[in-house]
Amino acid sequence: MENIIEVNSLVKSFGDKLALKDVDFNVRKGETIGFLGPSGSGKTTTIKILTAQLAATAGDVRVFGEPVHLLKDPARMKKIGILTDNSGLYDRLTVQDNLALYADLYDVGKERIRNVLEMVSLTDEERTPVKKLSKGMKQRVTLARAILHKPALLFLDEPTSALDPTTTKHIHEGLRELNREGTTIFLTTHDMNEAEALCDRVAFLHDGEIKLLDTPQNLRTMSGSPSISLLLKDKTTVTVEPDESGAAAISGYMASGNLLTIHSNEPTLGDLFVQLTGRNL
Ligand SMILES: Nc1ncnc2c1ncn2[C@@H]1O[C@H](COP(=O)(O)OP(=O)(O)OP(=O)(O)O)[C@@H](O)[C@H]1O
Repeated sequence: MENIIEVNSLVKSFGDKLALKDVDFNVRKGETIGFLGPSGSGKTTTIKILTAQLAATAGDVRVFGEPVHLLKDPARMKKIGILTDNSGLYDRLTVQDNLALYADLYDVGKERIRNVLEMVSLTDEERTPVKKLSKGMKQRVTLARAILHKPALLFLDEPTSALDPTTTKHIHEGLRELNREGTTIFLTTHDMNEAEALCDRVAFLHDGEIKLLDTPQNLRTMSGSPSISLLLKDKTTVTVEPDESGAAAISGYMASGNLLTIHSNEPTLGDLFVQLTGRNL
């Protein structure tokens, strides 16, 4: 399958600080890939290099099959969308006018503005100046701007970090839809639930290195079989292993009418991250 992003032996240093150490990965067309890592692991640095906002210290980075620095060309820039913290919104203009400017720039019909505002749940704020919006609302305007032109490739740096769970869920649905329509998505997050909800593959980034890169399902099974918790009628909890001894215990509690609930303790991506790196997300 065609690779949209190809990264080989990528190194980035800031003075004597090594932010990325020999990073390799590819992103296939149509994929949603997530970089999951704690603060300082190198997520933003990766996105900035992939979008030609920062130059690599060493290594080969290709986007759409071409060296990444060519993305500075406006015609190529139109194929990508970027959400990072440096929003570049016009504070005194309304939400609608901010997006109208970009619609002109990208040759997009104004009717699309309504669609993206619905996706980010901001239709009520259409006529509000950006300076009157909360941090989370501004983040959503920036997201709306990034997807206005249905880019072939979308970069999202912590897209829902300032948002409440309901808005986050709604935005996740919108991003999945955009992906179904053909947009390849590269996102960073420190939220394992977000990585699971959106990503076909997830990279664990720690101290500037990719520790693992696989599907969320494969990653979860790497941390071993889930144990099983039984809640008994006397409100005590018993944990058993998913093997013959566990089956015998469960059957015993059931036969005696003592069992209230059975709960499988699936390992989370966060558990595996801690196992691998000794650090919480
Ligand atoms: N302009 C810079 N100058 C010096 N060091 C930098 C610069 N930008 C990033 N770093 C360092 O590089 C490392 C990776 O930073 P980066 O911002 O990529 O991490 P991150 O995973 O995005 O963190 P966060 O989740 O807090 O945004 C950190 O140690 C950071 O201090």
